[in-house]
Amino acid sequence: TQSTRPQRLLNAVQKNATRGDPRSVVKAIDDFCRHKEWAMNVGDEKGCILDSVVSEINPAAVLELGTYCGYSTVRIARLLPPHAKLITLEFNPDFAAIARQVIAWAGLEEKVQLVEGASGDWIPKMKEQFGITTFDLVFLDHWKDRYLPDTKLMEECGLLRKGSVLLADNVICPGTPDYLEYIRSSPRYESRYFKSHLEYTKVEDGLEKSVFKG
Ligand SMILES: Nc1ncnc2c1ncn2[C@@H]1O[C@H](/C=C/CNC(=O)c2cc([N+](=O)[O-])cc(O)c2O)[C@@H](O)[C@H]1O
Ligand SMILES: [Mg+2]
Repeated sequence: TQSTRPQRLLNAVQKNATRGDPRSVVKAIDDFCRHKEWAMNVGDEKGCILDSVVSEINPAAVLELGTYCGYSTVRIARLLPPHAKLITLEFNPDFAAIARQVIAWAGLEEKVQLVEGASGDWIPKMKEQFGITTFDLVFLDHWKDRYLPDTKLMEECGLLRKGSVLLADNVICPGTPDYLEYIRSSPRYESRYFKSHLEYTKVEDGLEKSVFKG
């Protein structure tokens, strides 16, 4: 049977990365996507901005919306302090299966909880199911028209505290206009745009970092 791109990405990880070495997993995926097949990972350039935000916050509880193949899951989890938890939501079972293997190859299963399901269904259940009070960091990288509704849902469910950080990928390309308009005009957020490029290309894109003010 014909393989899928996520399967070929996983094969590249298993062939070129060292088990238990997250940095080599990240590099293997970037090399594959830059030289073999483009894929919608946050990538190395925006990934460095992601790394700096994670390191600055040193979060104990992280939520990622949209796991895909687990590239940013590994990027984030490799930087987390001991006992910190990253919950990542992915509703496509095929992508979830690939991501689990990528996360395992990096040796980060202990820090990551991959939940198969839709953000709209699972955000309201975070407290009761995972004992989460609030998230220190949320990385938004799922369908672009879900950024705004899910942000409002997180506010309503009390999952954000004063100082919680939302970091959103693709605010320029493919773009998240309604989310940007909301977050930049809301008095409850302090926002900043980090200009960069769409993964593995010269097209402009960037990350929007927004601090919730409570
Ligand atoms: N509500 C939900 N709950 C759980 N999982 C969900 C979800 N909505 C989508 N997902 C999952 O999140 C990923 C979608 C990413 C969309 N990114 C993109 O469409 C994207 C596109 C480009 N691009 O076209 O250049 C570049 C990028 O960096 C991108 O992130 C997929 O794995 C999908 O299954
Ligand atoms: Mg993205």
